[in-house]
Amino acid sequence: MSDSSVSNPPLKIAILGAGAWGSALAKLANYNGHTVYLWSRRLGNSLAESIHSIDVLVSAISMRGVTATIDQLHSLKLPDQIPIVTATKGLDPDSTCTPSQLWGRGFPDHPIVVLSGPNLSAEIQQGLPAATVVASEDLEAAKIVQRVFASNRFRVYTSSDPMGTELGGTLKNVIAIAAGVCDGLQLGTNAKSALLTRALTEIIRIGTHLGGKTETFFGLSGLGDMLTTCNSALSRNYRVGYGLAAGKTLEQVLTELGSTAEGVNTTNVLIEIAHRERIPVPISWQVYQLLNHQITPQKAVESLMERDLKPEFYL
Ligand SMILES: NC(=O)C1=CN([C@@H]2O[C@H](COP(=O)(O)OP(=O)(O)OC[C@H]3O[C@@H](n4cnc5c(N)ncnc54)[C@H](O)[C@@H]3O)[C@@H](O)[C@H]2O)C=CC1
Ligand SMILES: O=C(CO)COP(=O)(O)O
Repeated sequence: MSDSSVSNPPLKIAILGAGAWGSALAKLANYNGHTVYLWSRRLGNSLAESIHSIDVLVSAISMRGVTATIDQLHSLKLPDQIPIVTATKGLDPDSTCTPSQLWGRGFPDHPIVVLSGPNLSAEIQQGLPAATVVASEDLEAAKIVQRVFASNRFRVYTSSDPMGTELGGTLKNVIAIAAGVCDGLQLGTNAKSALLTRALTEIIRIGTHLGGKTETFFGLSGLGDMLTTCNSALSRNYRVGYGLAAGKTLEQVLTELGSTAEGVNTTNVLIEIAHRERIPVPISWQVYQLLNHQITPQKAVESLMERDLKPEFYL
């Protein structure tokens, strides 16, 4: 049996961002026999050369670098109509847009594909089995990206709901911080299940308001990614919450982490959106206050437990 279970003509893929996720995605594409050009500011290689005559562009840049990278690409010649894949899980603080919205505005003639799922990069680097979702309004583009990454170690599903797929992966980072607090305070399994179940309701409330489909949030990129990120010490966002519960300051935790924890910025942008759109997000609100030094972890738990009583579901 060949290394890869999927045989496809080799393509030229540029992956922007050589951090934890970009490097893992490069390994998956290499495994399938594609030629990968990994570009990063830190590597100092040429962006123009990296995108020359490529078939697919993948962005695995952290949120704070997305706009600058789009601007930089504008001055270069991207091959016509190739799919642009965004794997970033964040929200832009200036516009409150998702990365796929920024890429769509920047490159309106290219199909935009969101790649998101329960994908801790350290496990993928080890070759452990995992699954993900590639979502686009352009199904043919999603299928091209599916074939780029799918193998006997990485199962890739297509979806026609890019917004729901992207928001599931983005909003669960806020909840992963809360989950880290829950475990750090040793609140028990009942509390953790209650937190994650109510958090899913919260994600669906805001996610559907912003255009995602309800069923997507029950899938791999929603519930699936929430379960992974909220239950693993490999998750940087989980570790932020865990560190705060141990009495560390946010600054201390982020310094120790030395890597991207998108949930911190996402919480601030999410609360801005929730206030603007008048959408209740009680768990994310406690995370916001905690990150902004307005509340202790213990007080955040008390506030959630003492909220007004209500039915679980509104019919
Ligand atoms: N690590 C993981 O397990 C996964 C990460 N992600 C998402 O992928 C994105 C990247 O995460 P990681 O690779 O883990 O982070 P990382 O911190 O390891 O790497 C970040 C990358 O972004 C680049 N970057 C940062 N600012 C930039 C700027 N101003 N201009 C150009 N490039 C810039 C860095 O050079 C680096 O290549 C995040 O949005 C994260 O949520 C998604 C799935 C899994
Ligand atoms: O998105 C991820 C797993 O799917 C990675 O989570 P962290 O960014 O919290 O490490």
